[in-house]
Amino acid sequence: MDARDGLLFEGVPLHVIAAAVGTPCWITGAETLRRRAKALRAAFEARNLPVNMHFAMKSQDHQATLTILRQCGYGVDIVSGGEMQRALHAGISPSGIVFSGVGKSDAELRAAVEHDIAQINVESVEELYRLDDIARACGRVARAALRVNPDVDADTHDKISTGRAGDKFGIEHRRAVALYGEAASLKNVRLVGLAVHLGSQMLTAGPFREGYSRLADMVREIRAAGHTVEAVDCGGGLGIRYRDEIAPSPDMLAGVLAETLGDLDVRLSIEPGRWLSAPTGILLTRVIETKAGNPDFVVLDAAMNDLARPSLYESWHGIMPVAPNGLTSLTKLWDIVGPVCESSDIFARDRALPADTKRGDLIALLDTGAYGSVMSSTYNTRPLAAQVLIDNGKWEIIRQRQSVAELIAAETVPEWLTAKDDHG
Ligand SMILES: Cc1ncc(COP(=O)(O)O)c(C=O)c1O
Ligand SMILES: N[C@@H](CCCC[NH3+])C(=O)O
Repeated sequence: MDARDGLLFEGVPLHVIAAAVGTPCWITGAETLRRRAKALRAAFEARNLPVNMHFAMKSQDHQATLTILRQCGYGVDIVSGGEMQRALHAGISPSGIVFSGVGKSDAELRAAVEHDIAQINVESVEELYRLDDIARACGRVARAALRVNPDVDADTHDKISTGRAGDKFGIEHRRAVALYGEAASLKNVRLVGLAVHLGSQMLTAGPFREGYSRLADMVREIRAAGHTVEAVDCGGGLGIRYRDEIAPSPDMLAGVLAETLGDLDVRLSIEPGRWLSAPTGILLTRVIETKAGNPDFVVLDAAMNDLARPSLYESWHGIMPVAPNGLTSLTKLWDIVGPVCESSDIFARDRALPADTKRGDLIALLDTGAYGSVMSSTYNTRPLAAQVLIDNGKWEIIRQRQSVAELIAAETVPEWLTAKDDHG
């Protein structure tokens, strides 16, 4: 890094982007994404374990992101009809789309059936029969998997655990084996296998091993009852290092899959989101004000409406000064907050930044590529921030900052209400 350039991301000085685009803005690094997509695939190839990759696009759903991953040979895991439209628009083949989600509407199921996507992960008995009805009405046979709730604690934040009994996701594992047999009589659903997703930001092998072993036992039981199981979808969940966590490597995941499901002669797939996308992203923001007191505050122009994770899950993100002279030292503890009118609009407490941090300084919030821009809202009439893609030293705006005029234009006031203006 050249000291005069300050903090670089994929070779581009962040202060250049800030000056041209304004802040706050999201920045995605294309090369980081490609590198991670290749590394994840390589971990399975190294074990001779063929695994289909379906990117959990809820973590980062921009058309550019999907285009890059399509070019890397990835399909997607979707959780809504909207995500299906986005994926198809990005040129992802229906044969690379898997549909998860605990509450798919009739219209969403119909669209999935009509597009003949690879697999619909059914999450309840009721949904299985509804899918059969919908597929019959379409004159199709839908390929589906039963998403199992294995009752495994993913050992992660309570709000991002999905595979414990009592979590809303999936079909109770004891019920799922019998249901698989019942489903054989359905004319318009063909069950191809099982699916599971245990939770997100998982950091150890234990819960993966426990969950996948349970699935392997179920595959054996279902086969022993005379049914065919072709595929097992292992979900996502691989965690990353945000702070000082000892993050698992893709090789750990590949090893656990090989050990638990590798000899079952099933088509394996995974649905990674965060591991691929989190480190590809930065939220670039500027200091609006510093406020002396106890504690001392740094007030940024980004807020919880942009990056919701810290206020929702008390999550930790690296926070780096982008000093154009490159000579900064982190010598003072600050509480780093946004301008939104909520006490929970806090990015970090007691975080070290330079003592001379001042209005106008640029700050980067790191590892915000997953569940960052996609979870933004317009709370406090704060329009959605711009997005920038960096690729091999080039950069371009890939989403313009939304305007307040656009927000207002989407709203209408009933005539019977405006009529009251005339009558006092
Ligand atoms: C069904 C399903 N698949 C995949 C994922 C992706 O998870 P992660 O981003 O932790 O890899 C999620 C999110 O937790 C999910 O609900
Ligand atoms: N939104 C969560 C992850 C949810 C995963 C979806 N099931 C996060 O930011 O960590």
